[in-house]
Amino acid sequence: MRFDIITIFPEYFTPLSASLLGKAQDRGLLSFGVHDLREWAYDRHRTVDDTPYGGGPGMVMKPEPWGQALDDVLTPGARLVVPTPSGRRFTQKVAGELAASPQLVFACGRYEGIDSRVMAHYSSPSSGVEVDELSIGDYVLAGGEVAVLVMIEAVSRLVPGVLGNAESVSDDSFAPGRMENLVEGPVYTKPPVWRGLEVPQVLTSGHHGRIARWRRDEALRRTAALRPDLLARLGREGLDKHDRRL
Ligand SMILES: COc1cccc(Cn2ccc3ccc(-c4cc(N)[nH]n4)cc32)c1
Repeated sequence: MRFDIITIFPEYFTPLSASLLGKAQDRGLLSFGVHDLREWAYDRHRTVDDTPYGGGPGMVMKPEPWGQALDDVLTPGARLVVPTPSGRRFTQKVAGELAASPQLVFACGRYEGIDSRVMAHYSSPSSGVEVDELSIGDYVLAGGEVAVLVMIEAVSRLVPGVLGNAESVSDDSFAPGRMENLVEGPVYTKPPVWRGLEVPQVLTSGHHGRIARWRRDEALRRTAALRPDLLARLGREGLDKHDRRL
């Protein structure tokens, strides 16, 4: 899977060569291209912003550099992802959708955003590109770079082979299946007693059925306490007879 990022702060993406993303690159599972938008700003000062039509505070990113850059970077069938506070919510489901794309191109805006004609141009059916304006949460960042790092990490781990055998997306919170829409339950490792605190005995019983039941109970309890909105989404059909006893 190919990720291309266009930004005026390419240094934000140095972390992509670290950890699991770096290893996945070495194994040819992922490839990244980080591009400085100013390479496509041809005036002497490499200008990428200007004052907003209609007045108002701040600056808006000019369409010309974006058009030149995206024309060079986008390939047929790519998805253009534009982080914005007002976008569709980025969720695990959306991450799964994006993971199916051969190329994701991320447009990192700054200032008050990118001239809206850029998204309109590439949204037209003749562009051959799908445009997603996405928000990672109801708070306002200073630009798209941090949101892109979040999305790249969430999408990359869904690409087959990126996670080692020791990790699995199937047990994720929000992963499709029985634990979908439940938050993670508690996790434990050695030592068996730490500062007087013991590991729940069921986890060392070797009884896999009881362990699975205990884990679901704990996930349900934590979801009810921390994310009751998710429990409502689960609905009665998502709860079995035992669950309703809780
Ligand atoms: C566009 O409207 C804006 C209004 C006020 C400030 C800004 C700042 N800004 C610029 C580019 C940009 C890209 C993404 C985000 C963003 C995404 C999420 N989830 N929060 N914030 C914020 C961005 C933009």
